[in-house]
Amino acid sequence: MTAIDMKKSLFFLILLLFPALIFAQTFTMEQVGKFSFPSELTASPSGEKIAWAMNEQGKRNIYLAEGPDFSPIKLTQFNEDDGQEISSLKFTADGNWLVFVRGGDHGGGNASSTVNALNLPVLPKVEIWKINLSSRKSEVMVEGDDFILGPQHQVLFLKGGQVWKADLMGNEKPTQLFQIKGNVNGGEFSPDGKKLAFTVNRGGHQLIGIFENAKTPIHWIAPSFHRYSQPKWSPDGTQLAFIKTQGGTGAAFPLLEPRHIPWEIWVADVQSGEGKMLWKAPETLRGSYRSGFFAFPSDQELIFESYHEGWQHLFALNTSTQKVESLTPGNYMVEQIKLSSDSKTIVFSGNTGPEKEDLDRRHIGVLDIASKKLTWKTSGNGIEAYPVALGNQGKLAFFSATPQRSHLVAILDGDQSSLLQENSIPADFPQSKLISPKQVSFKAPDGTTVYGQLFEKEGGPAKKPGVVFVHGGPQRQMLLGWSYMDYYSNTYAFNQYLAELGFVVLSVNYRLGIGYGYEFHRPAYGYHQGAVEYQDIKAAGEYLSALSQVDGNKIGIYGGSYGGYLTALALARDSELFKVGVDIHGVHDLDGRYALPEGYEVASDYEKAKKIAWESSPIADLDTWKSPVLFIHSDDDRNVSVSQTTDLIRRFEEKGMPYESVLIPGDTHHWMLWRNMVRVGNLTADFLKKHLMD
Ligand SMILES: CSCC[C@H](NC=O)C(=O)N[C@@H](C)C(=O)O
Repeated sequence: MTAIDMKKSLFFLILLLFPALIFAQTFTMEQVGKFSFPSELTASPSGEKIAWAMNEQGKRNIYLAEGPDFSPIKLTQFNEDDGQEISSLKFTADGNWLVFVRGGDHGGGNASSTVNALNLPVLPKVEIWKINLSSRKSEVMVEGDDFILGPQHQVLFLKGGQVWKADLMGNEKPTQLFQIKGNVNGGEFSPDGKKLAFTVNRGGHQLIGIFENAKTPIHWIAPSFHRYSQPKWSPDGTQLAFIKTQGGTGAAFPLLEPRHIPWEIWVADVQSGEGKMLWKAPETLRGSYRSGFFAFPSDQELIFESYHEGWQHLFALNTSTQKVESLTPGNYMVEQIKLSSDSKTIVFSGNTGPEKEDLDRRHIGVLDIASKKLTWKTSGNGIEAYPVALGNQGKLAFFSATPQRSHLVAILDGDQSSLLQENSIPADFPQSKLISPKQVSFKAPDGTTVYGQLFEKEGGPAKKPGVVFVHGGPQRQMLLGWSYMDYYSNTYAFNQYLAELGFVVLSVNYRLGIGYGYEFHRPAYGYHQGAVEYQDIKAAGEYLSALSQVDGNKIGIYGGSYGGYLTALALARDSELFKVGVDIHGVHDLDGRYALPEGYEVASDYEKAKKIAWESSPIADLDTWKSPVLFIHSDDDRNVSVSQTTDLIRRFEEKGMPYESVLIPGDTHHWMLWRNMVRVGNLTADFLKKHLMD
């Protein structure tokens, strides 16, 4: 027997004697937290260049890649984990500049408010930056956010609800483009660059105005007592299409009865300002308004997104015949929809494909507008998202991930696909040790099928503790691989780490989530109207505890934001099932969801609705909350106020109820510091281990 054979025999003997060694932890939260996260993928109009932002352990930088080889070039030097987000990355029309915003937190309210997660004595700023792609010099242009790029290197940005103009070349100081009453909240230049269509909110109504120059009065488009949004110019610049929704507040209808929210698609003659309705959404719940993709790719046709067929689909609307044609029929949703720079194709991601698991994935689709031909460009066990068309040669760029590898930029040219930045994956990122979560499903008490992803590392003890993970939103879908959202790439890493520690983790895609059709996404009596979705969480706990490989007496639960709300509800209502929990920036008091009615009119079911809102709140069931809990919240949270946890902790203390808590000063809802994300992952895992394993 050779020395090698002896070593192998000894190795296997040790493994036989000590099976725990097979099951031993092989990576840390910090190592799995080193996943890369790309965002803001954009292409130059010619399609020869792409750019994106890459978050590498909190260091967020911009990369450029130029065809035909698309070798990535790092354009910026932001080399600290400093919590400064990069957003709104765009090429100028000539492709010679990149413009972006650095700072703020664009994942929730008050997006343009500076983030000081490092708790510096001087607040960072939210600024608009530019990069000259010839010199590759990047520099601040102006303090601001919400910009649009205009002709002659104009950069328009919003400040205090007014439109300001900066000059990309820096030849002049920023000036206010025009003055107007109300809050301007969006705009789009005409194809010839000579006019700006903008939306201005004036309280109960929102108008569309056209600005031409400092001497010409604003020209209103079909002014009315309604709300106009998403103005889109026809290619020839003679028409303007827009979405029309109700104005004012209307009668005090019953609060607990789901109602259709009407919306219409209009087109107006720019010269006369006269408009006409082209399409009125079906007056069904599915036909209710929700903001979505809207484009005017040719003078005769609009493309819009609607749920009225029961799934988020695309439709074509002929501006002459007013005929509507379904472009993406089938039981799946489309999202991340983008028009190519030549307005000839539309690219998007969708949860469909040849495998049943594709329902919990995303693959890339391309629609040729002229022929209405839909082609699915990707399939398999990966997750592809946020596609952009590269010029008109049929090339695509998109984010690509697998169950093991987090998102990287991919280029698809014909049937040739190539990944960029694979060499950026840190050597100690445990890609080969990550598991592929399995698609599972179970029935809720009302018969609804609920999907989940089961994370389980092979081997180990016959019975393992289980953990239910509850996503936030709630309009989200967790997938069978790394998420295209940074927040859910964080929790995907948490779930991989928990499985590595020996937990069986069930990530539950409860109703109110997307990806499973209208009625699943928009059920009656959700959240403060009765928490109908909670039955899916309890069902998930029961499903997990019944698995043969799980110890049904050792079930924990954790979740963030809306997931924190449902975690708290589970611990308050079902402590005998959920033995421990970690509630990350959750919502606990829904009593304030109904403002006191103004004036005489009160909804007929106002008192009933208020009562249900209270009963749907975790704070209503504190007397049955017996399980240990860890609360985590940062105090610059713009999505869920830290007061939700501050108040709950005070109620715990008033009742003498035990709890553990960690407040993270300065960070936001989205763990802008990488080190805070890793810390929250470790805090969560350690608390669950303490109560379920040790
Ligand atoms: C209705 S409670 C607010 C929950 C929050 N939604 C938006 O900010 C949330 O869940 N945030 C993250 C986690 C998300 O949007 O998924």
